[in-house]
Amino acid sequence: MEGYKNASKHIAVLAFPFGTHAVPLLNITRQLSDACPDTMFSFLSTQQSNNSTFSKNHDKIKPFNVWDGLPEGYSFRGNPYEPVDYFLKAVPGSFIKAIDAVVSETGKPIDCLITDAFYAFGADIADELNIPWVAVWLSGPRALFLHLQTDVIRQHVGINNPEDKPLDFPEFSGIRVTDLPNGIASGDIDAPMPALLHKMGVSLSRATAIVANSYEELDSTVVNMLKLRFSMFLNVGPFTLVSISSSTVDDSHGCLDWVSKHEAASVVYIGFGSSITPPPHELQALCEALEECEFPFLWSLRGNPEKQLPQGFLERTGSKGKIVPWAPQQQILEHPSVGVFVCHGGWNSVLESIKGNVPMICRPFFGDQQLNTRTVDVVWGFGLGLEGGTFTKEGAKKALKLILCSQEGKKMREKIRVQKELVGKAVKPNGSSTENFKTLVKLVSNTCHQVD
Ligand SMILES: O=c1ccn([C@@H]2O[C@H](COP(=O)(O)OP(=O)(O)O[C@H]3O[C@H](CO)[C@@H](O)[C@H](O)[C@H]3O)[C@@H](O)[C@H]2O)c(=O)[nH]1
Repeated sequence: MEGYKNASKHIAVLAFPFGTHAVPLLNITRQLSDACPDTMFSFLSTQQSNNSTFSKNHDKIKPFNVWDGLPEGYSFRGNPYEPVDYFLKAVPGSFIKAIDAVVSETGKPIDCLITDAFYAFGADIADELNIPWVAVWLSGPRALFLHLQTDVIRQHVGINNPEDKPLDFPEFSGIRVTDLPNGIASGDIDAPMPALLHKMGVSLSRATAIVANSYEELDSTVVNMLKLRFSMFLNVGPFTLVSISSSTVDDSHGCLDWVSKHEAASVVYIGFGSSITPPPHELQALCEALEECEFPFLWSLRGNPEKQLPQGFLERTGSKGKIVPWAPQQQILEHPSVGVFVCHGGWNSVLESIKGNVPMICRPFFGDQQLNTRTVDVVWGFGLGLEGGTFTKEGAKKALKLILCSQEGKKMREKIRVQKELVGKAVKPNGSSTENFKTLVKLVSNTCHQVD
């Protein structure tokens, strides 16, 4: 790590260690590291997150572990929110302590703070250190805008109001109150995660810059509204597009070979992100739909498929389907044989679908997923939500056939192809994401004071 030790500027990056947050944040950090000579990056996340995120060493980026907040002897009891709540109880103290440790180990003060945008406390830490704060938003611009409007929305629609209606923002035509990310106007708004997001909405205007994992052309009206609210709002994404090279693809289960054996736009790819498995009755419904439709399918499914899927399903569909615990999703979606992506509407999945030119069927679970699903369906028109919002055999069959076999499906493919071209342009030299990235590099380079 000679590059790390010898650099004169020092940037601390604070990651949110759950869901798919640390990976794209590390991707943008790598890009910055490549573009900023003489700068070292200390990447702070939990040990578990760092272990899974840092697959290879980077000369100028060093991982540091921050306390996960778990009580001694804690064992996971099946509630996925529990570790998040413990972690959030420990911040910002855990991060402040870790930053102090990094500074004393390296002997170099921090020149600039980059954090997941979730961390409103980044503003206070940066003020205290008298350095700039760059907040990185890892979902779509719409979700960010709505979090900024939380208080206004609560005043207009109340909290946990059972009446559903269209949102009161003209730019959000087609989006209903029920599509709002959880915690804005529904659920336990005082729970740690909604409270964190509320604080974020209030504090983000203190950031020197907001950096987003999207591209300007995808949702330009909303992007323009965000530009008016912040002194610097930079779409520099998709982060994953720019930094993953084919040499880093892990295809130990032979997914790409398998996909290659099928006709163009014929394969159903199924994957629900980094942490979700649909409930058993929905898995059953999806399996029945796959069996009856007989489309070839590739499924990234965590856990033991024998235990989770209906009896005999694996044997009966062995010639048609392949089930793996992890798949190189980005590369699969870019394969011409893939015709539809059955997913949960996670933001990275939306971006990867666009890049791959593959229409989506979304079954959202939490956070921004319902908003993304509705936007993909009724605003952008290159995917579908399910009838009733969950998997039923008939609903899944209808959606699969519509996308793979109908004119309407062809139109969706055409709409997503337009976006694929736009995102391709955005990351080319002189493209919007590239130009915004240059602005970010300038900001980071100029604001870091030289340490002799
Ligand atoms: O077998 C697999 C499964 C997943 N992935 C990757 O994992 C990521 C999944 O990301 P995303 O689609 O965003 O889903 P989550 O992991 O669920 O992401 C969390 O973080 C996102 C960004 O804030 C939010 O949009 C989601 O709602 C939230 O659940 C993608 O890059 C996939 O390519 C693989 O490569 N192989």
